Amino acid sequence: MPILGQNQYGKAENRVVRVTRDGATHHIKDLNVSVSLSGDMDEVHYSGSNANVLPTDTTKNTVYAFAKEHGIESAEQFGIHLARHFVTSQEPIHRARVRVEEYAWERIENSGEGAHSFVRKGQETRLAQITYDGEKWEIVSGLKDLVVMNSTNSEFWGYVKDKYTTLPEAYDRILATEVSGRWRFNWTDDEQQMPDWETSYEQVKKHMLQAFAETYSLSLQQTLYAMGARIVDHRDEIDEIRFSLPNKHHFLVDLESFGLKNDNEVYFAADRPYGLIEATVLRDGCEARIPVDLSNL
Ligand SMILES: O=c1[nH]c(=O)c2[nH]c(=O)[nH]c2[nH]1
Repeated sequence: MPILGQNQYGKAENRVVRVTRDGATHHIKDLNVSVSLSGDMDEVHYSGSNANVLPTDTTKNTVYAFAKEHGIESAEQFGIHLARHFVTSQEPIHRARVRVEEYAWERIENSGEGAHSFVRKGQETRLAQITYDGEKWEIVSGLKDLVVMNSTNSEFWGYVKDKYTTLPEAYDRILATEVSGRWRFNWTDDEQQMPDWETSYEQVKKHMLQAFAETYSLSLQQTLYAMGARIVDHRDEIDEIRFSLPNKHHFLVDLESFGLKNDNEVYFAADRPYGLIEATVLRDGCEARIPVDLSNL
């Protein structure tokens, strides 16, 4: 009979976001946690007996429950808690390996109340498209991969409900997106009047982030418009801006079955499917020229 070699099992890539509310100042920990267990698992492989198998679904639940019960002080501390728990509470489990990826976030300086707005660390990708027909220039700049989050000041309710609608209304949700934006300059030919491209980019990004942070949001659509309007209002050199904003859904994890109350603290960060909100914001009287599908630009 062939012999079973090394084996392990568990739930991989549990995306957990923990919000700690210190009054109006929020702190976030954003982890991707993979649990792998091994021990007396010959029988499940040879005969299919699950008598020694703690379900991978349970390992997932444990990750979310521990995020609530113990908080997430650090990736290491969180992993230590989990690994110890599996090995000491389950006789057949002799070894636990917990791998953690942590996504780092920085605060967005917010002139409004509270501190609940974050931008994910790491540079966005800056973009530029230059077109010249021998007479006139068209300059479209942009960015992608700029990930932002508000841990409060976002609601979504009052929407159309048909027989397929199950979404519960939300009065305090996380709003997160990965900004992809393109903006068109009104400069066309006068070399003496050329915008300072570097300053313009920094200012557009600043206004974009501040509008995201300061808008009390009733929908991502409303936040998108606020971001675009703020840029058009503050930057005379720009006539048009188009955004493509995936709604990076964060679902509150139901911890009731474990006797734990989830007071908007522990979220499952889903990667797909996602809402996709896209729109152009124009200076009054200007024409839309940025293509609808930004992937071509
Ligand atoms: O901000 C949102 N806009 C929507 O159009 C929408 N639809 C949905 O299911 N959730 C959300 N959130």
